Amino acid sequence: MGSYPGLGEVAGKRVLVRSDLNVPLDGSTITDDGRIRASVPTIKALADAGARVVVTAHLGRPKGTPDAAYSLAPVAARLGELLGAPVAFATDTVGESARSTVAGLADGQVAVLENVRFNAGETSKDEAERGAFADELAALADAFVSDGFGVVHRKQASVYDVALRLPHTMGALVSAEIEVLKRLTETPERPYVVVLGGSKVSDKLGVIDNLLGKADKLLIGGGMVFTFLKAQGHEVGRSLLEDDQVPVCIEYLRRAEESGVEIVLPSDIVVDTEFPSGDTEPQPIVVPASNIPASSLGLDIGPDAAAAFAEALAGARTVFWNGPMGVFEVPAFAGGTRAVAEALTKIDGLSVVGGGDSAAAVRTLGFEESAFGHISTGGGASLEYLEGKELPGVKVLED
Ligand SMILES: Nc1ncnc2c1ncn2[C@@H]1O[C@H](COP(=O)(O)OP(=O)(O)O)[C@@H](O)[C@H]1O
Ligand SMILES: O=C(OP(=O)(O)O)[C@H](O)COP(=O)(O)O
Repeated sequence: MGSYPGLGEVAGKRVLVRSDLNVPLDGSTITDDGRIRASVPTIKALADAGARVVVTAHLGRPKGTPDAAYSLAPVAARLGELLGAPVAFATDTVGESARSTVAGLADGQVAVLENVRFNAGETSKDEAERGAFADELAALADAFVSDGFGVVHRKQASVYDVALRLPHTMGALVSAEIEVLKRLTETPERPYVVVLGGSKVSDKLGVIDNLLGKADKLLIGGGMVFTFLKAQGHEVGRSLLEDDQVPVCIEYLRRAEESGVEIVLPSDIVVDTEFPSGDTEPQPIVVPASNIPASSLGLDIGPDAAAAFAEALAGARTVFWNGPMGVFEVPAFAGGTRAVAEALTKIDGLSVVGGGDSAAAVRTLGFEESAFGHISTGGGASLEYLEGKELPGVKVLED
């Protein structure tokens, strides 16, 4: 017999755990298992308490229908290795395989359901469609533990709606993440510098609105850069660009100047004529940010920019960083990300790295996790928390 905080007795009960197992893959090889490792303590605590643990999670952004490239099968296998116990895998999320897999669990055993985003109901904006899918998920369990910090900003069936249908509690990972992020919102020591990059540009541009009132400096790298460069009147070739966000960036630049917040944009960019695919050797060229050739795309901040970012970070007492500075997965475009990571390791104060790829980047580039104050499993979720936004997946647990 055993209990889990917030749920009471769980022995013999089926407990659905929403984890964030969205890890980077190269084919079916997991290139960084940080998010799986971060999910283990909650899953293990439940299994040790005798629960029949049913893990639900997403991988990537499939389009609401099964897609073998986004199968969680390799992730389930890795979870089994980390737990040191077999993990059953259901080849669907709420269908026959899921039902029989869950029915076959003994007390203390763990199953992983196939990618929850193979079901259109998971991410639907239609409450009824999402609710109908959440009903099916909830039918697989007696209780729910929300432990996927990286998705608590998503109002999705397995994050939000399922909590309305089952006795629920917050998992250890979500609690721990919020504890650290609280320190950044309550009394950040100054100077407070935020570094933004990555490729989820439209998701994350909105965060800047709020950060302009909170941070002292904002360093912009990664795919974010090009919408800002365009806002400054520069051409960006074939780089990642959110054309409709250009007016928003113009407004951010104006407000930053008005309020004395420094927005630091890269002065140079590493470009290539093709997005790296593995088929051809990269041909990186450094160009001024104001002179990106029409045929090229920007894939990293340049060496001058990397040095300027490191200088802007020196002396900061609080730093939050989300989003790689470039396509760090390819060594030719990893220089900017490496320079920012290096600068963070020298911070005398609190440094937080947030986001699946950002966390993977610091580890795959060989940095020790202990060199950073905190490595968060959620990028978008951390940013929305820092913005002061209500996180649907947290709010629903409190109501
Ligand atoms: N200039 C760029 N153009 C295209 N993709 C980029 C660029 N810079 C970084 N990226 C990509 O951004 C991805 C990570 O973005 P994102 O998911 O927003 O970060 P996180 O997971 O840390 O929140 C990486 O796969 C990286 O290759
Ligand atoms: O990778 C994630 O977020 P992150 O890139 O903001 O860290 C989470 O797994 C959420 O994925 P989503 O942004 O496709 O909802």
